[in-house]
Amino acid sequence: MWCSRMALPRLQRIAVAPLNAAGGLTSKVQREMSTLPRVYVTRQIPPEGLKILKDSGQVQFELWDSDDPVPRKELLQKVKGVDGLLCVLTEKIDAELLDAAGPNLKVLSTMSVGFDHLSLEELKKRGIRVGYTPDVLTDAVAELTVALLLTTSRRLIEATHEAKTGGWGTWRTLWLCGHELANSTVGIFGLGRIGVAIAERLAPFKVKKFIYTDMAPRPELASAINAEFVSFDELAKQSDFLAVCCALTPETKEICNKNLFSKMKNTSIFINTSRGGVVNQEDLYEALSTGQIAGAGLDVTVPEPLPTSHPLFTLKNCVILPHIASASYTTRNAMSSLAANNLLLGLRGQPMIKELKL
Ligand SMILES: O=C(O)C(=O)CO
Repeated sequence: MWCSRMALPRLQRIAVAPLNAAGGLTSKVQREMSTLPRVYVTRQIPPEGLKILKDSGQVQFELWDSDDPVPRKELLQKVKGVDGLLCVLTEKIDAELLDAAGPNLKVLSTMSVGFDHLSLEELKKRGIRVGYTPDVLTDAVAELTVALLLTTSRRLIEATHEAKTGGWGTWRTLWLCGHELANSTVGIFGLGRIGVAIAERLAPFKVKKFIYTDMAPRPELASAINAEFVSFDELAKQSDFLAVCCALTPETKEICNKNLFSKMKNTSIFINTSRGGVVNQEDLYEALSTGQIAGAGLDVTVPEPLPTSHPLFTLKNCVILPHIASASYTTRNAMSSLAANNLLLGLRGQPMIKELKL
């Protein structure tokens, strides 16, 4: 599907049904189909989820058949009168969109674990049920977080650049030295499934101690990785590596700011694979450029994409990825399947596999 970005978006209306002799739908089937719930899918989703929707015979759906987001104006038109909506994290689901959709909309299914793009208050007010896709992406996100942490702490991007561009003169005693995980303290900000999965993967690197902070201690999760609950300040002070794994909420917005960075060691590495909005990027730039902290690895930024002219891109000690933490074929297909199943279950009035409590 390499050409999908080039192709003009096509709208698909898909339903599986018997055909008449002329290859068209029989009028009985047409009548039956027109009574099926109407669903709008805001993006090309990976094939496994699409197949579930097609094979269900339970919905008639239109798809924004593109790898790029549906323009807002188009989206506002397309959602009119739908019963269900399957979206991805680039769609802002707010009062304007819900008003445009109207009272038929009963179920929203987002192909994401994060839900900061959804106005939960507006959804709740309208009695719209919401499905999301936790768990299925935990392994992929944890894996990528470890990769980003090592890439940042061992300066791999700088190193390959030097090797390719003639900077590799000879073996030097302190050239391209970084910081190692062995005997380190790893701090996790926001301990959930992903934080635990990251710690499990880091433990074999001989990490000395795991610490975490959250709204409250989470002993069941923490015991799996032998992590100690500490205050936010202690997390900043003690962590050699600090991984942000919290959701973006009004409480966590820009919580990683100069207050945090100023308490961190100047040998510490900051990693964020949650949401860019939890970081004050000006403060992060300041901390990195003045040597307040040693490095940062970011899979998420504000905005996304981060403009190539952004000052953070000028820093050697900042590694920036284009929001790829869950980007494995297996995981994206699992997210797509879960989102499709959540939608269908919700439309049948049954409990979803993963439903947000509003
Ligand atoms: O599912 C999410 O919330 C993501 O950020 C995708 O990686």
